[in-house]
Amino acid sequence: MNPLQFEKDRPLDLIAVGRLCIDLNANETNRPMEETCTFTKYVGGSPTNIAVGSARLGQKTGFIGKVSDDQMGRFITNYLEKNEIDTQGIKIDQTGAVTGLAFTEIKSPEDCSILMYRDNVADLKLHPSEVDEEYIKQSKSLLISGTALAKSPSREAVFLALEYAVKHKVTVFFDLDYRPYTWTDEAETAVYYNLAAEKCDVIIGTREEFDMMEKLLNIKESDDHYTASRWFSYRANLVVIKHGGAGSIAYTKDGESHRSGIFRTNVLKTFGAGDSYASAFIYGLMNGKEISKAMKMGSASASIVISRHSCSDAMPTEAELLEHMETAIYETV
Ligand SMILES: Nc1ncnc2c1ncn2[C@@H]1O[C@H](COP(=O)(O)OP(=O)(O)O)[C@@H](O)[C@H]1O
Ligand SMILES: O=C(O)C[C@@H](O)[C@H](O)C(=O)COP(=O)(O)O
Repeated sequence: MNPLQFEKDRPLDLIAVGRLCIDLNANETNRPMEETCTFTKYVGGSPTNIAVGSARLGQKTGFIGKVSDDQMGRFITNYLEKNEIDTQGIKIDQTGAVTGLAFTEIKSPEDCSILMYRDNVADLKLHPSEVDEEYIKQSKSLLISGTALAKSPSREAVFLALEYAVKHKVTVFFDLDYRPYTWTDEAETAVYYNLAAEKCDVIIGTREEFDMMEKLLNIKESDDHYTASRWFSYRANLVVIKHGGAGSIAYTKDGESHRSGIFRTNVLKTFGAGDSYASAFIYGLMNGKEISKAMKMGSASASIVISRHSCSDAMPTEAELLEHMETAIYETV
C-alpha cells in the first residue's frame, strides 16, 4: 500500500529546494581528470536534477533557491524555464557569489568521481527571508536535499521551508545527498541531517549516507531495517535505502518492506543514478502507484540516466520511462 496522502487542488505537485549548479561532464571517458581536456556543460545539482526529472515526467514543478548574478546563473534559470519549471522562488544573489561547478571524472563506468568547486557559492546564500510561505502552501510536496544544510543562511532557509511544509500539510521528501566536501565537521553534519530528517515524511538515501548519520549516535549495526525504524517515531512513513547496482529497499511505518531490483543497462557513468531514481520514484508515489511499482520506476529512470552523458538533460519523459520498463531487462537482486 502507498502510505502517503497528498493534498488535492494545489497548483504545484513538487517544489525542490537547494542547490542550483553546473555539471561539467568529461567528454573523454575512461581516463582520469589529469588527462581529461574537454567537458560538456549541463545544469546540475542534485535537487535541480530531481526537479528536471519531475518536470519531464509531467509533474508541475517549482524551485526555491539562489543563483549567481552572471551568465552561469542565467544559464540555469533559462534551462529550468525551458523545462517548464516554475522559477518564481529562485532569487538572484547580489553579493558577488558564484555558481558551484561539478567536474566529473569518468575513469570507467564503475569508477567515477566528482571534483567540486564550491567556494562562495550562491546556492548556500539563500536566506530564510527569501522563502515564501504562500509559495510552499501551493504545492503538494516539497523536496529537500542535505547539501543545502551545510552552511548558514541556506541551512535556516531549509528549516523554515520545512516548518511551512509541515504547517500546510505539504508532504516532505528528503534526499540525503551527502557531499562530504561541502561539510567541514562530521558531528555538525550528522546533527543537522538528523534534525532535518525528523521533520520529513519520506527519507531516501544510500547505505553510506545513513551510516554517516548513525555514526555520531554510536549505532554500529549498518542494518537497513533498524535504520528505517528509527525514523518512524518521528514523521516518516517511508524510508528508502539505496544500494547502487544491488538495488534498493523501502520500509513503511506499518511494517511492510519492499525490495527493488535494477534494469540492466550499458553504464556510461554512475552519477545521476540517485537523482533520476528519486524523481521517478516520487512521480510514481504521487500518481498513486504502489511502493514497489514506484521503486521500479525509479530504477528504470536511473538505468536510462546512467547510460547517458548528462544527469539533468538525460532525464526521461513519461513515455520514454514506460517504454524502457517494457523493453529493458529487469533483474531482481
Ligand atoms: N550499475 C547499475 N545498473 C543499473 N542500475 C543501477 C546501477 N547503479 C545504480 N542503479 C540504480 O540507481 C539507483 C540509485 O543508485 P545509488 O548508486 O544507490 O544512488 P546514488 O547515485 O544516490 O549513490 C539504484 O537503486 C538502482 O536502481
Ligand atoms: O549534485 C551535484 O552538484 C552534482 C550533480 O549534478 C551530479 O550530476 C551528480 O553527482 C548526481 O548525483 P547522484 O544522482 O547522487 O549520483
